[in-house]
Amino acid sequence: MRPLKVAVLGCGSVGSQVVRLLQEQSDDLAARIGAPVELAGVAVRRLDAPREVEVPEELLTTDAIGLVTREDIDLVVEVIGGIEPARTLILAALDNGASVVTANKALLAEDGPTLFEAAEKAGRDLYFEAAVAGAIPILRPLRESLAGDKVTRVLGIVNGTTNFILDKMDTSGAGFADALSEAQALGYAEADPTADVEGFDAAAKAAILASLAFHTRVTAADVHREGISDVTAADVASARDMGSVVKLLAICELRDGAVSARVHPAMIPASHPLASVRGAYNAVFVESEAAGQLMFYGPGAGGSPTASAVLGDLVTVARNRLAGTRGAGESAYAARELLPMGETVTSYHVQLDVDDRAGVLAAVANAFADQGVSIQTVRQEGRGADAQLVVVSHPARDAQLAATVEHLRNMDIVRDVTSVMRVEGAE
Ligand SMILES: NC(=O)c1ccc[n+]([C@@H]2O[C@H](COP(=O)([O-])OP(=O)(O)OC[C@H]3O[C@@H](n4cnc5c(N)ncnc54)[C@H](O)[C@@H]3O)[C@@H](O)[C@H]2O)c1
Ligand SMILES: N[C@@H](CCO)C(=O)O
Ligand code: NA
Repeated sequence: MRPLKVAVLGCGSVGSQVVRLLQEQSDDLAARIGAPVELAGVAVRRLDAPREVEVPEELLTTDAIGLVTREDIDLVVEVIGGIEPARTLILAALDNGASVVTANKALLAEDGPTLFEAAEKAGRDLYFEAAVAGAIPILRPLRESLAGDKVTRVLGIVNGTTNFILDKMDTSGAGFADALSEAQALGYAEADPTADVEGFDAAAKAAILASLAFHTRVTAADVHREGISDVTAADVASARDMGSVVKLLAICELRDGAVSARVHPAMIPASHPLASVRGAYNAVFVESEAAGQLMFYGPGAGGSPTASAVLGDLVTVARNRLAGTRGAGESAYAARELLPMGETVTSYHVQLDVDDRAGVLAAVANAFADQGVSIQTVRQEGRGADAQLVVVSHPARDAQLAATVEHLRNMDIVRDVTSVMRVEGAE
C-alpha cells in the first residue's frame, strides 16, 4: 500500500518530538492506521539551526508553502505557531487536499471559523487536540464523548507555564522571574512568554473550550482576560492563610443560555480537585447535566506530551482518509449571547489594612451592603493602631464587587487594600 506522506511544519519543542515519534513508532503507527506513514518533509526557518531530533538533510526545507502544496502530501502537521504564516499554510494544505493537524490555539481562537470552513469545503479533517491542555484528551471528549449531554460549566487550569510559576511561588517562595526562566527552559512557555503570563494563551484555550462545550463560536477577543503579573507574594500568602491556593483559571459557563468565558487568577480551596494540580500540569473540570462532574488531568505542556496529542490526531485523520471519510467538524449551531464580565457572578476575597477603632468594621460592612453584596466571612487581626480585615463575599455580580472594592479604596478608614482576588470552586 502507498505510504501516507506527512509534512511537518516547524521543528521546535513540539515539532522535534512529533518527528521523533514518527521515526521511532513507524511500525506501530502503520499497524494502527492500516498503512505506513512516511515523513516526507520538515519545514524549518533555518537549515543549520540546532535541533532536538536528527532529520535527514534531504527532508529539510525552508520553503513551507512549497512543501504543503506538493502533490504527494497527504497529512500536514502545523507546529509553527502564531497567526501567519500558519494560517496561509493550513489553508493552502487543505486546498491541496491534505488533512491537517495543528496545535495552534492562538490561530484557532482568532480565526477558527475560516479554517473550519476551508476544511469543510475541502472535505478534509482539521484536528487540534494538542491546542488545549497538551496531552490531555479534552477536545475529543467534548466533541464526541459528551455530544449527547449538556455541558454547563468548564473550569480549567490550561496554562502550564503560569501554573508552574504560581506553584513555585507558593511552595518554594521563588520569585516570579526565576520561576518563569525555569518554565521557559523546560519548553512550557510560548515563544513570547507574555502570552502565558498575561493570560492570552489561556484565553485562546478558553475560547476553544467554550465553542466546543456550548456549540457556538467564541473567539479570544470575547474572553475576559487577566494574567498573573499582578499576583503578589501577599496574595499567595493570604490564600494560604485561608486554606486556599491561587490558580490561573479558564472559566466557561452557560447562564440562562448566555456564555461567560473568562481567564483570571482566583483562590480555590485546597480541598478542590484543581488545587492539587501542581507544576506544569493542567486539569479541566467539566460539569454537565447528565454526567455530573468530570475531571481531565495530565501534562498540559512540553514537547513530548504535546506531540502525543498531535500523533493521536494524526492516526485518526489518517484512518479517516483511508476510509474516505471525515471526523466530527465544527458544531457551532447555537447562536449564544456573551455575558460581559460585569454580569458574571463570582465571589471576592478582599484583604484590607484599616484603622483599629470603633465603627470601622460596620463601615466596611456597609460598603459591601451599599452595593447589595452580602458578606460570607470576616476575619480581623489587630496590630496596634491598625488592623487587618479579610472579607469574603457571597456570590454577586462582578460589577457590584468591583464597585465595592473601588469604594473601599476611597474610604478614609481604609489605609490600604492589600489583596483582592476572586474565589472559585468554594460551593
Ligand atoms: N510547547 C508546548 O508545550 C505546546 C503545547 C501545546 C501547544 N503548543 C503549540 O504548538 C505550536 C508550536 O509550539 P512550540 O513550543 O514547538 O514552539 P517553538 O517556538 O519551540 O517551535 C516553533 C518552530 O517553528 C519554526 N518556524 C517559525 N516560522 C517558521 C516558518 N515560516 N517555517 C518553518 N518553521 C518556522 C521556529 O523556528 C521554531 O523552531 C504553537 O502553536 C504552540 O502554541 C505548544
Ligand atoms: N505555553 C503553553 C503551552 C501549552 O499550550 C503552556 O504553558 O501551557
Ligand atoms: Na489536549
